[in-house]
Amino acid sequence: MTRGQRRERTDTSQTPSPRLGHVPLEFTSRMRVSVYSTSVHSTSCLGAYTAAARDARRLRHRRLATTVCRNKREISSKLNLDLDLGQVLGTVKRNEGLYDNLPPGKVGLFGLRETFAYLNDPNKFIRTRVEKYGPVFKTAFFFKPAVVFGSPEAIREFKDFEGDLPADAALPETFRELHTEYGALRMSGERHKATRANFGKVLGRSALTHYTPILAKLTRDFVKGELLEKRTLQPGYDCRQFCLKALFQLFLGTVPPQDIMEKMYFYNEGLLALGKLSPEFTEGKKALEDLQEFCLKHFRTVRAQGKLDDPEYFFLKQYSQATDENGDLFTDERVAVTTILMIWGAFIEAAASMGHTTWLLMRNPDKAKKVRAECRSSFSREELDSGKLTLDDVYTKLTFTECAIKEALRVMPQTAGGLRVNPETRTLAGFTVPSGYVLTADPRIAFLNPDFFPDPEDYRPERFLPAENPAITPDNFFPGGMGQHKCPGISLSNLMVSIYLLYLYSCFDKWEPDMSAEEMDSEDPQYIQVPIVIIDDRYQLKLERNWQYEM
Ligand code: HEM
Repeated sequence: MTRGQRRERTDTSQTPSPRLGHVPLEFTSRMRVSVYSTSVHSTSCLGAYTAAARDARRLRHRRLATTVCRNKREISSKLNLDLDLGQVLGTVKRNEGLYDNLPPGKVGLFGLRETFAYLNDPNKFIRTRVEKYGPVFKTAFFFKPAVVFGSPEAIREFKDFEGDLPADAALPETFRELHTEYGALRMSGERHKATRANFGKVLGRSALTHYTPILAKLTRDFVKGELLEKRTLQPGYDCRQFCLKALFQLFLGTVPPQDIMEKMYFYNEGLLALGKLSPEFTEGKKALEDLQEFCLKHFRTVRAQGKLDDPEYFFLKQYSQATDENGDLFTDERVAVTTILMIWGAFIEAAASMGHTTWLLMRNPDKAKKVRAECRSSFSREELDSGKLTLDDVYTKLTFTECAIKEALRVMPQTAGGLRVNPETRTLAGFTVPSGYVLTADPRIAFLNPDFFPDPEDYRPERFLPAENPAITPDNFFPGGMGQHKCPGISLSNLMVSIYLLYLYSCFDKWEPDMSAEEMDSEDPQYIQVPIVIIDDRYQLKLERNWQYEM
């Protein structure tokens, strides 16, 4: 899976999104029809190869004919020649002449061009290819040939055999090493099953019931303390820092010193470093060792002091009793690493979701009005001040708010789907998928299907009210992936965002881009794109306090 978040990147770019508030509409109705009504492009393999060779010949002629011309257009046709040659050579190298009916799209020779285009702007990458090739296409993810899909037919078929597919080999090398042998994303079979059984104890309903008042107090202090004082919010930076602290508190029972917390950013950066020789990878590895040392020492101290039954150590208590596939207790080292992996898995995802929902509500004032009204009518001032909220109350009272969060996850997808390796040549949605290809059910494709999400580019939380759209199912709305490695933490993330909105609306009426801030040069945010789409740190909102509604 492509997860984590770089600490800082200067090459942020505008995410060309579907219509989000006033951002221009990019999906046309033509595309909606063509993309989802035809799933099989029946080009035979030989035909595909011949067509590629013909294209190359045609381009070579064009190149010869234009050697005297020096304008931009001709230079770009030369670049196209290289691109198509790469595709032809790649087809030969991978022996794809043997296969019939490969999905449309390009892999190239080593997958460089596709990989870098993806890293530059994943959501745009997916949208443009869906528009061009349909909801099943081939490309390269992290230099590996991949088939990416999101049509209902492909999803249905994929679910039948996904359980047998290995995930480990599909992950980038740096990720595999830093995710460690204890990382669930690398596991399969019995070992993975045992690991997931433990997730249920720390991310299931009874765990969320336990976490709710803790989260409420942490969020109250963040909003009523920090945000109320400065009256501004950097949805990227502030939410990320808050989530990091909150998740350390929730899972480790303490917030480490700032320099240890910061290691999480280095670790994160190392996971998706471009190679093991890169400085990011070395730093990431060192950061993991430091984090591990801190968590291990803390866990052993809490246990030695007999405090594991204290409420703040709920997570550690569960893991102190966790067993592996052989029934053996987790080692202390594994408990420490698991804690780090869980905090890492959660904090940027939850922060991205907070930021996107905050921004989308600002851009859609009619939806914001409904969320605000719901938040303000659901809990008394005493309940908010004391932080004594219950999970049941949050679930039953903040239903529209939850829809607003889910719709933000759909309109502004923050992650790709999980990556699996296809071990044998097979057919998927009528296409041939050669062995060795990465297979990925991509939520971003399914989220754009107008059969399930009419006017998919619109931010419309109502569509998640069950009575409004019974057609939404886990087969078309799967922000946390699907199958064996499906995210076990989406409910925790949604809970964190609900509580955050509850407190935000209890203090503030609305917000707007803070154009007085030094680094703001546009009313719209830029985004860090990979591996999780999140609003860039520099973007800042001015919060407008509501004086009538005193919390
Ligand atoms: C909106 C927020 C989140 C999104 C969009 C998200 C997305 C994902 C995705 C796409 C996967 C990979 C699924 C696959 O390989 O098929 C995943 C796995 C995972 N996520 Fe999340 N996630 C979110 C929040 C969280 C939170 C809060 C946690 C809490 C600890 C968490 C923990 C995990 C874990 C442990 C896995 C690995 C599961 C396995 O390998 O069996 N995630 N997530």
